[in-house]
Amino acid sequence: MTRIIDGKQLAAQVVDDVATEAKLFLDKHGVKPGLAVVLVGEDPASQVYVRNKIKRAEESGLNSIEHKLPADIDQNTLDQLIDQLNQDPAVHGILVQLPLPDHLDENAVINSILPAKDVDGFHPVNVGLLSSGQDAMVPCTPLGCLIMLRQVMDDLTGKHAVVVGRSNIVGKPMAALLLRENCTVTTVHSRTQNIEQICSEADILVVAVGSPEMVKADWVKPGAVVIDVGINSVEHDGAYKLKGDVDYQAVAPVASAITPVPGGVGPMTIACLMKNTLTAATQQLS
Ligand SMILES: Nc1nc(=O)c2c([nH]1)NC[C@@H]1CN(c3ccc(C(=O)N[C@@H](CCC(=O)O)C(=O)O)cc3)C=[N+]21
Repeated sequence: MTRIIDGKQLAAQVVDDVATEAKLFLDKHGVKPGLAVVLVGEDPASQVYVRNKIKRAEESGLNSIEHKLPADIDQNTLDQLIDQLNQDPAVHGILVQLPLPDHLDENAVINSILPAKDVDGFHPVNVGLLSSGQDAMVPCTPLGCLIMLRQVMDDLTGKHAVVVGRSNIVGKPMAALLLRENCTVTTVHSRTQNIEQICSEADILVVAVGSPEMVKADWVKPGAVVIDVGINSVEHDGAYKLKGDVDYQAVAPVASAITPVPGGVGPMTIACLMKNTLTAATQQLS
């Protein structure tokens, strides 16, 4: 029987654990771990995500501080806000919701966040620490994927992990994290030749490309563990449904374990943001 890895339930457990720790943190330091969420513009999807993050932060016993900025804000003003958050002792984690409007320099913003407060794990210092196998702030989505893998696998050592996608926010850090777990890691992407064949050799298949139902049953080795990072809104008969990057119906019977969409990686991403904020706060006050 295929195991369905329930991201919603697992995320609730992570949030619960964070809440317990956050309570201890509050007793010890007299402040809650603080998360600043910066949202530029009014993209409806981003607004939904940010609302969910704020809600989850409250459940986690964190203090969340939302900063909503108009879409036409200039780089200087945004830089000044980041500076102010960097210096604010009540703020332990800073998340700038991406993507930013085109006129803003995303890399400049990421680079200006103090690495210690970079709960997304996107700052080059954290990227470098993770790549060199050191303690780092690990990006929320890959961290969530790893926790899900650990639910169904005792030891990842020596497993062949294939990561589909090479984005800076998922594919690359996922590969670095799996390498740190002693997997044999292959990254494939849109220019890869024989992508299906390489995927079909994976013990662990992590897919993060943003292409609805791209991975079919014959891409998957029987018994593989499949983690679907894709969240694609697809229209069907006038209604929108969320679809992953994996053809779930076809692939699930082949896999030994699989994550659903929705209710898989998404909720874990948010839960890991809470976990990273607690970690950041603990490291800053010890
Ligand atoms: N700096 C930054 N960090 C991020 O982590 C970040 C970001 N920017 N920009 C946008 C993406 C997207 N993202 C999601 C998180 C959770 C769900 C999630 O929980 N989805 C639900 C479904 C929600 C629905 O119904 O739409 C699920 O998969 O079950 C989705 C998407 C984080 N992102």
